[in-house]
Order: sequence, then C-alpha cells, then structure tokens
Amino acid sequence: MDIIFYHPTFDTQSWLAGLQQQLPDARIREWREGDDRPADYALVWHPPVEMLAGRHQLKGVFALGAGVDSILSKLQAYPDMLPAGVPLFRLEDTGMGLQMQEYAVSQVLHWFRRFDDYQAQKQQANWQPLDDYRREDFTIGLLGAGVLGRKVAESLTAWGFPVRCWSRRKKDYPGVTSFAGVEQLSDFLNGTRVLINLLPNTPQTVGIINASLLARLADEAYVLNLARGVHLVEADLLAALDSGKLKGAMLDVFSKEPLPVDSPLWKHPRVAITPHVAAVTRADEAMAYIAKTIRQIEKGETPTGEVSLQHGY
Ligand SMILES: NC(=O)C1=CN([C@@H]2O[C@H](COP(=O)(O)OP(=O)(O)OC[C@H]3O[C@@H](n4cnc5c(N)ncnc54)[C@H](OP(=O)(O)O)[C@@H]3O)[C@@H](O)[C@H]2O)C=CC1
Ligand SMILES: O=C(O)C(=O)CO
Repeated sequence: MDIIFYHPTFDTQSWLAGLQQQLPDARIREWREGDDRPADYALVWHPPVEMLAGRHQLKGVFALGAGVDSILSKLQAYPDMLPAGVPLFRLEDTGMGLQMQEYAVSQVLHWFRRFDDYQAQKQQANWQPLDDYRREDFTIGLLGAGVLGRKVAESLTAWGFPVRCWSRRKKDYPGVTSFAGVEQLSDFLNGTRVLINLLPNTPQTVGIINASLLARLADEAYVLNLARGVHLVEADLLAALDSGKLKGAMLDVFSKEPLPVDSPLWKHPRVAITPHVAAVTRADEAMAYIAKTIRQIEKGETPTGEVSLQHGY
C-alpha cells in the first residue's frame, strides 16, 4: 500500500517515521510537487489541488485535523480536487477532546469564581470580597455537541454546572439537556449564561454568533469560541461587551488569523485571547487513529470519521 503525506508546517520526517511504525508494510512518502505516482491513501492539511486531483484509485483521504473547512472550501473552488467516491476522513478526538476539556473547564471556573472581577479589582488595589455566583445561574450552553462538544459537556457536568447542548440532531447525553435544529435555537439560548462554540464551519453556521443570538443569552453572559473565527461576528461581540450584555469573552479563533495587531479585540479588557491552540493535533494519537482506520478500510469494514460532503462536516 502507498501513502502520500503533505502538511505545510508539521515535522514531516517524524510523521513519516511514526506512520511507518504504525503501518510497517506500507510505503509512505512525502508528497512533493510533480509527484503523480500511485497512492492508496493521502494524509493532508491545506493540500495543493494537484496532490489529489485525478487520483481516482485513492481509498481514503485523511484530514490531519478535526475541522475540514479548509479542504471543503478548496473543493468548492476546485470540484475535481477530490475524485468522486473517494471518502474524506477527519480526526475524531485523538487527544483533542481532553485539551478542549482543559480549556473549557479552566475558563468556566475562572468566570464562575469571578477571577475576572478580582483581577480588575487588583488593578485598583481594591480588597473587596464579592458575592458568590450560584451554579443554577451558570447554565452552560454548547453550540455543537459532536465529538468535542460531547467531551466538554461531560467535563462541565462533572463540575455540577447545568449543561445544555444544541446540534442538528437530538442527543441523549447523561445530564445534558439537548436542543436540536434552528427551531429550538431560541429555547437553547434562553437562560444560557456561558456559550461555548464547538460547531463546524459550514454555510449554515457562518456568522451564527451575531447580535441577534447574543441578545437572547442571559444577562452578563460569557462567550467562549473554540471552533472557528467565522462563526463569530466580532463587531457584534464588541458591541455586546460594551453594552454590558456580555460580561466577558475568551476567543481562540478569529475571522483573520493571526489576529491583526490593530484588532480592537487585543485591547478590550474583558476579552481573553489564545492563538488557535485550544486543541492541537497530537501526532502519536492521530497516527494510531489513522492506522486503525486504514486497517479497517483494508478489511472492508466501515470506520467512523468519514466527513459528510452533503452536510459539510
Ligand atoms: N480551536 C481549535 O484548536 C480547534 C477547533 N476545532 C473545531 O471544532 C469543530 C468541532 O469538532 P468536532 O466536535 O470534532 O466536530 P463534530 O463534527 O463531531 O461535531 C459537530 C457538531 O456540530 C453540530 N452541527 C453541525 N452543523 C450544525 C447546524 N447547522 N446546526 C446545529 N448543529 C450543527 C453537529 O450536529 P450533529 O451531532 O447533529 O451532527 C455536531 O454536534 C471542528 O469543526 C473545528 O472547526 C477542532 C479542533 C481544534
Ligand atoms: O483540528 C482542527 O480543526 C484545528 O483547528 C486544529 O487546531
């Protein structure tokens, strides 16, 4: 079996070596411009169109991340990039679930224990105990309840917070109230104090966190965007912070990355920023997952993790 690999920033040699250990019988090579030799599988991130176009013999393409929006948007522009019938897989969790849990739990607790207020008081040398927040007033709402959203929901129910989720299809997760579809979005938002976004970037979800959505959250709400920058209308977020509707926001992803130095988000006292690091691809776990999936395909089994081109995630 032949496998081609392309990632613009990963350490290609260590990936090739690691994959070889997982799949000792495979011939694995870095794809370089002009390489049109046969391949059974392609492992990619931001692939050049010519890497995949015309490769009808591929048995699978693996995105080296959880979100496939960059590949699918390229596919919109170049529909022949992924030959018809070739399945596209993405990374399901592979260590990202735990990272998302760490991020979400630490920030929710930061807001719940009012560390943002105490930090502001510290600037004024102000020694002033504040009223505790109550868990029942701190409902967490997860936009997106897939592989990562579910993990984050689990970690927050474990801390005793009321947790609800919103997805396309209804969920039955222990301790989590499920809302599904656009018709239940308002009910989901009503009373949500901390909104955590883990949706995929699709035509239906772009710009979903906008002024009208923010207005429906509980007062003094918080927003944690862990998914994609295009989900959030940054100007609407700033307006909601300045009006007092929102108390704080923590953003890992931005409509333009790196976030431009002149973005007002950098200077806003109630916006915290991380540079798209909420959950990164863990090489060992990703390689083990890809190898397992390839073995399943080779045995004629149906693995999970295939992207629905119809739904865009
Ligand atoms: N910041 C970072 O470092 C990282 C960000 N990400 C982002 O997180 C996203 C989520 O990842 P993951 O959990 O693995 O993805 P999944 O595909 O497993 O989950 C997506 C969830 O969104 C729901 N959904 C999709 N479209 C809609 C819609 N139109 N209306 C309502 N719900 C919808 C799905 O509903 P249903 O369950 O019904 O299908 C599902 O619950 C990725 O797409 C990526 O963009 C991922 C990794 C790292
Ligand atoms: O895997 C993804 O989709 C990411 O955003 C990684 O940072």
